[in-house]
Amino acid sequence: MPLIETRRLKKNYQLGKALVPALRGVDLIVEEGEFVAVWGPSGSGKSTLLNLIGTIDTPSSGNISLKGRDLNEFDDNGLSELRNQSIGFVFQSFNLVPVFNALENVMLPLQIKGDKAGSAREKAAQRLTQVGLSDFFAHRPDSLSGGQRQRVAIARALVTDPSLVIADEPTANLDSQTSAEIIELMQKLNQDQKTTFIFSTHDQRLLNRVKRSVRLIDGRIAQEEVY
Ligand SMILES: Nc1ncnc2c1ncn2[C@@H]1O[C@H](COP(=O)(O)OP(=O)(O)OP(=O)(O)O)[C@@H](O)[C@H]1O
Repeated sequence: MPLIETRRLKKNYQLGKALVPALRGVDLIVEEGEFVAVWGPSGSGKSTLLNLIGTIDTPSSGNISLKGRDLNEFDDNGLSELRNQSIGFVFQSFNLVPVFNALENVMLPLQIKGDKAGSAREKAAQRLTQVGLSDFFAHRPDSLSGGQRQRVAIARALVTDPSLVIADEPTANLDSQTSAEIIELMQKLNQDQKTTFIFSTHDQRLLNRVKRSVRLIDGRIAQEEVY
């Protein structure tokens, strides 16, 4: 059974009186353990697709299944529970809490889940070490570089052991060398622990680093490459 399957997925946004078709029928299957890049020009629907798969928005029509369960069958509470248990997010603007240090930022999803501070601290420390930040636990985001901030965000996304990590343009605010390092880090984590990653990018140079890329144009899959 695939981890994710979308069928005839459509999303329209209402913009004043106009209806903007952001996704026009996307059929996509992602197996457990895959590392998939979604790429395409600005406005092609990348964020919309990732938001739908991440359950932070709902489709206008069509279906998404996660581990065989149709998301249309969940109510809002069910969706947030599923999201908290199964999905980690990485954003282009890092979205770290500025007054918390790196360790506290990574502990946060565990504490929201109700973990005790000691256990949350231990797991967060392991994750930060895994992303190469063992010397930066006490640093606040404003004293870290962009690449280091994104590493903290990746550690935070992984700390709850999700089945899927969704990263929407994780390298958009990084220089090309740091972008390549962040993609390499995500790939290593994907290989080491089989977490499935889906990330979006408009940077074609990153694509020769990934096994599978899905190209969106005008809300449709235009091309799929598997290397
Ligand atoms: N909340 C919204 N209201 C109205 N239109 C929207 C909304 N969100 C996205 N759109 C439109 O839907 C289309 C797809 O947008 P989306 O953000 O998914 O594309 P994208 O490929 O992620 O673009 P970018 O690379 O610029 O982030 C675009 O035409 C966009 O203007």
